[in-house]
Amino acid sequence: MTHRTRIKICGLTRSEDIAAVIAAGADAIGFVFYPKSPRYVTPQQAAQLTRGLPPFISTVGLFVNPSLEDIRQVLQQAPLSILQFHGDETPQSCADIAAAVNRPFLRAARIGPSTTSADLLEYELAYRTASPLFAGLLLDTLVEQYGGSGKVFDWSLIPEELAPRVVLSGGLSVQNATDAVARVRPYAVDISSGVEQAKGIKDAARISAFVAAVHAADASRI
Ligand SMILES: O=C(O)c1ccccc1NCC(=O)[C@H](O)[C@H](O)COP(=O)(O)O
Repeated sequence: MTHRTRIKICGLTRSEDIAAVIAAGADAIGFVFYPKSPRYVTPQQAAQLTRGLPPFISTVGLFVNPSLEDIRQVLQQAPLSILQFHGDETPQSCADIAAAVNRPFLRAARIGPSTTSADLLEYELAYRTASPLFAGLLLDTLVEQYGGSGKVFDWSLIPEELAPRVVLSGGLSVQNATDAVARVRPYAVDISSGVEQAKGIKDAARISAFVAAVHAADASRI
């Protein structure tokens, strides 16, 4: 049986884009709760955007160094299924927040020029050990400012044993999706700027082409 690579589209701000994500057959939608981001949505907007979602679509809330109170405020209004920590959160702070709100969490590992494969294994172990709610690493490219950067990192750094449980992100696009899935074989992929017309404004045709490219890579996998 072939593996079905799960697909998350991040940085959604408009209901028509969410409709396009669902129509294309992606699995998860991401909301950015980082006020400095051009893709920021308020808890009220997220509540509106998640109303009437079909079952089995995961809703991921992306945070950068949040307090527990920040997360509680969002969860009071928007039904997030998973948290994504994208800042400098320690294993203990992720574990404490996730336990307090009883949600699984993804931890972004931001990969820069000096990151090694051993660093990634160590990083994953630290978060996995800290919490039973740790759901996996989301591998992203380190850039100076936080944000969907559209930049790719060196995929050969991903340890083989980690690949089947990571979410691969950072500079994915319609053009490189098939190659990324074929080479890395991740659990899931995550994209933001590669399916955008402008920051926070998605493009339905690119979303659909990206999902098709990932599914095509799955179908040709032996
Ligand atoms: O999207 C943002 O504005 C953002 C702000 C703060 C931290 C992270 C942010 N985005 C991360 C993502 O959207 C994705 O998880 C990932 O980096 C993919 O981005 P891209 O390279 O644009 O596909």
